[in-house]
Amino acid sequence: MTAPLFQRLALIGFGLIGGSIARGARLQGLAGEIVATARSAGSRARVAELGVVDRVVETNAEAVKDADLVILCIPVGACGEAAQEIAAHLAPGAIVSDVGSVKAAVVKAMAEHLPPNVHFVPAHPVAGTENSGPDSGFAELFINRWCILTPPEGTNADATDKLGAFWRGLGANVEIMTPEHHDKVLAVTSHLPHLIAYTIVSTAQELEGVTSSEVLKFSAGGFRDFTRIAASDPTMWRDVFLNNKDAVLEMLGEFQEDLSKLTRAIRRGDGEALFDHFTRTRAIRRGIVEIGQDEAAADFGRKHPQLGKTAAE
Ligand SMILES: NC(=O)C1=CN([C@@H]2O[C@H](COP(=O)(O)OP(=O)(O)OC[C@H]3O[C@@H](n4cnc5c(N)ncnc54)[C@H](O)[C@@H]3O)[C@@H](O)[C@H]2O)C=CC1
Ligand SMILES: O=C(O)C(=O)Cc1ccc(O)cc1
Repeated sequence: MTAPLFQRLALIGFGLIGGSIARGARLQGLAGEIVATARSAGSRARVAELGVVDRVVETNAEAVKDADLVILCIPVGACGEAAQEIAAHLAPGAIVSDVGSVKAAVVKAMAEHLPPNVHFVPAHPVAGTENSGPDSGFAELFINRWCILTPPEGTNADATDKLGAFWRGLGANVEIMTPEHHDKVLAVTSHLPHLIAYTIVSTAQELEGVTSSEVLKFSAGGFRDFTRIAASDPTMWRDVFLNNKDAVLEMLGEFQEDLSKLTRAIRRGDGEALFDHFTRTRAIRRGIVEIGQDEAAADFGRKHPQLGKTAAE
């Protein structure tokens, strides 16, 4: 058996992402010991009951003691304060990371508290569901998904490589970019779509003359998908929009312009404009599916049969 990448992994926060990391890391033997903490006594009791970590402790400070990898798995708005809490208790040489959906603001909020003798390598696994809490995680979540690392300038390359190896061990493909670029890309590929889902579901709910039971009863595929996304955790998404304000507002501006063009085409009965637009978007979708991940997922499945199902199935 090969030695685990890390001797002690500390997870601060144990919801969908923390719980999925714990389950995947345990299955793949990526850490000698996994220590977890959660804010409420109820959550900690549940984490202990689940039996997917070695120890559950009460405080963030206790969790990071002697850990060589610390991952904050909490809402982005809470990361600065958590970094402040753990700073004095981190082991020299430890890698400190997070999983936040926004990077620039989180990197800034955490970096100002972390001591110079640790390696700060921020990360964002671009994989998730609308569910949250200790029971929602699963070991296969990251298989064949991207994990974006955004190391600040001057970060130790070995630390970045080692965290990359950890995420690859969980099944992810790893890419490196600046926090600012990350926030721009994710604003259009993830944050804006969530905002649209949150909007359209409440628009449908508040319609006069259409009952909510009719909306549910006649939900065709598109609307059902929106309701899934709009069921995502309110705290998490409040923090995303508060912390990626500029990039989201920029993308929202672009989106509103495009929406105005389609609105005009509908009002004028301009079928050609609508047809052209839909033809272009269909090609984009087909491109995404083609680049798709079936081959890599199958490859991962061959390498890690114990993880069972692959993302492509
Ligand atoms: N849910 C998703 O699909 C994805 C989420 N993320 C990021 O992962 C992070 C965690 O999200 P989830 O695991 O989905 O959330 P979750 O709601 O399932 O779990 C959050 C955990 O953080 C704790 N927590 C909440 N507020 C806190 C605070 N103020 N201080 C300390 N702990 C606090 C909760 O008790 C819980 O243990 C977020 O930063 C989110 O942006 C990243 C990729 C996907
Ligand atoms: O559930 C879905 O479809 C998601 O989009 C999950 C998700 C949410 C937030 C992220 O930062 C990354 C992935």
